[in-house]
Amino acid sequence: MNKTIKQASKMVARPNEPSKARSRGNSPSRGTSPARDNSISRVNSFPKRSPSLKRVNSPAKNEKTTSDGRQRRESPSRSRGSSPSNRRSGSSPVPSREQSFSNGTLIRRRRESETGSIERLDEDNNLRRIITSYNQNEDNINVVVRNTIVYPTGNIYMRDGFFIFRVRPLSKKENFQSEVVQFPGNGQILIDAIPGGPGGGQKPKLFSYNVVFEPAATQEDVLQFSGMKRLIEMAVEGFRCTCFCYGQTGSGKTHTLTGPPGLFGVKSVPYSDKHGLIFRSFAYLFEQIQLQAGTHFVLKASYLEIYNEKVIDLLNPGSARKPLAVRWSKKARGFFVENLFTVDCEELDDLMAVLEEGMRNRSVGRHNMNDYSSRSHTILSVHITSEQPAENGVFISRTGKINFVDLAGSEMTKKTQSRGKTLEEANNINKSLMVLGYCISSLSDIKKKSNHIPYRDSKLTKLLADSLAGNGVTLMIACISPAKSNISETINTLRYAARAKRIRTKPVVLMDPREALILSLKREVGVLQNENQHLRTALHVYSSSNPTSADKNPNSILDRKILQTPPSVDLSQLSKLEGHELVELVRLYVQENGELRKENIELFTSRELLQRDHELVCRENERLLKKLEEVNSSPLIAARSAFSAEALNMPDSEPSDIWTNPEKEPATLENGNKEMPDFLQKEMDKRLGSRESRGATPRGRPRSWEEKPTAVKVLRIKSTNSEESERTKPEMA
Ligand SMILES: Nc1ncnc2c1ncn2[C@@H]1O[C@H](COP(=O)(O)OP(=O)(O)OP(=O)(O)O)[C@@H](O)[C@H]1O
Repeated sequence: MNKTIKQASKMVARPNEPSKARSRGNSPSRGTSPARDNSISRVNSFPKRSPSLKRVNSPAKNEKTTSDGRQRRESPSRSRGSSPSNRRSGSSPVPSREQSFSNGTLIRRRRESETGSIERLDEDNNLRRIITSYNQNEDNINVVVRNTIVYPTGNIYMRDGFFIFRVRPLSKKENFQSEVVQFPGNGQILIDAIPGGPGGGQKPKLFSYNVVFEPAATQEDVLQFSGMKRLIEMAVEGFRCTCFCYGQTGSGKTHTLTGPPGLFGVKSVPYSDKHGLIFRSFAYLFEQIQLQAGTHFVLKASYLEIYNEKVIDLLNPGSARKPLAVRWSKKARGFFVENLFTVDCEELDDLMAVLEEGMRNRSVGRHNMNDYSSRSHTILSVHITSEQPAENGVFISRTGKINFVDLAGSEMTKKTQSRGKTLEEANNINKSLMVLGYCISSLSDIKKKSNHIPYRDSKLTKLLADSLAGNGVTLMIACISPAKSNISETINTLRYAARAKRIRTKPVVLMDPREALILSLKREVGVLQNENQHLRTALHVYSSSNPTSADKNPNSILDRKILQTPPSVDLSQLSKLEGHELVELVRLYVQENGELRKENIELFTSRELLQRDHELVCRENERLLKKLEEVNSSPLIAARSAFSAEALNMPDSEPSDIWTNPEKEPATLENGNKEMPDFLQKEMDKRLGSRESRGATPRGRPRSWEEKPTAVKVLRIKSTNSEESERTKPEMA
């Protein structure tokens, strides 16, 4: 074992202790019916988050963390070994533009093809390439990050799919055979030409994928560079994620997901560097959860197998292994397994216990190609519910999910030499894989996509429907054998994956519709409360400037407002209210808000009209004062001469400044002045009267606060003085 691997194993070393989950009688619980096994109690409450997680991955000595936080292993030496495997991998120090292969095929290579590859020294100190990725110019090869586009709406669309290949080493049985799989680099796999045969043999075939794990890749490499870590992060964020392994029997699916046989036997191995992706993902999941200190998480896990088209609960199979029904949920718009146990997992060990329990109970058989062949498809699901505090004491709750699907391998029964029970199992496995193939090819064909997708034809496709084409994110790991004897199955797997690559999904974060509604209503209540508060303040400011008017008028706006105010509710208590109570509260606030707005508009209009009115009155006053001045001064003096003999048609009389009356001498007043003649007095009275009626009315201005707008006042002005109203007309318009 090389240095890096030893260090990696230390990184996540697990103390040799019995599983806490089982020793504490941890809680498998039934989804919809009472538990079958009475010895296992159900826990439905939200448990506290695990206070500590001891096993945290840290970079090993010869790992370097890149600027974006991801790790890349660096080989201690850049010198290349000369082992046959190295030559086969085509990892020459200076990448050539063209490369020649054993069969003479020339493959064009990009200049940057080596940038996405990772190499490491093997046990014999030879540098071996372990991973290549498609057209990667960066140091890391985390495909998920590269291949997803995040839109502002929060939806994530997969651009190129998310597919990786893992090629296992030749097994002991295959050691005598030659390898037919080559790695030109740049995320490519080349299948050698096979001469002979009736059709002229097999031509070389080149396939291109996101990431190719070569035989020297370790279990930890698969976690680090497959995009699995990103998938877990997305599950924590609330996406439904699935990782599934596909490939022929014996190609290394179970090895990739859980590890080699014997890890989960009667006596489980506490930690080994052979542990697979699930084990490592669980550790990473808890690491992620621990990073989000403010968020409350609840994890629940279930584990099932589909054996001969029957769904068996691997966490509580019972002695009879009674199958469970798969039903359609109208509410969730998806298939689910009725009465499946879900176990609350407070700690990492609880999740590990679920994995161990399921691995012990699953169906394993022996055939010619694999001594520990999975005879069923298994699905291990972890539901991640999170409650994240948001503003105003509101919580955002999300439910993400991660499925690990270990498909049983396709079998050529001639080669596996299956008989009896194993043959029946093989037929069922092949049948369900065929339906999966139909679904994948229908989904990948854009023209066919609108047509019927045969999900209902097998339990497997029913349960994977959402992962294949729904709102989830899927990582597909296609496992292949490099042996010449498996060439046709290998090509099938590669083609299968090429089809699946064309499927597009539209992942979305899932929120409980009720929660989503409550959250939006809570937000609305908050906004309305703020707005109402603001309006009330505005009204108060306005009304306080006219306290008397508001006091006097029982129907004043202020009074009406107070009568219709909805009950004030503490925002922190909102979460305790029922959905319909919240709806009612929002309705009251909306109603009050509407009224307040209306009243506010009325008040502003009224104020505006009052201001105009006031302006008119001022102008009128000014004008009248001016006129009064005129009347009091010059016009009366001028009138004296006007009332002279000439003016009064008395041609015989001398022009004089003395008041004269042809018939009657004007009476002398007490102060010595002469009395004004009657007709002059009338004229004076007339003029003074019109002045009074125009502006100096003792009635004063009506209070606009108590009255309706100035339209009325304009009319009043018009009716009292038509001459003036003519002048004010344009202003009122
Ligand atoms: N990458 C690998 N490195 C070392 N050994 C491997 C690798 N992949 C698979 N193996 C070994 O090959 C054998 C078959 O692998 P495994 O059981 O995982 O295949 P499978 O695809 O799950 O088969 P089946 O479909 O029959 O269950 C096992 O002994 C396993 O340990």
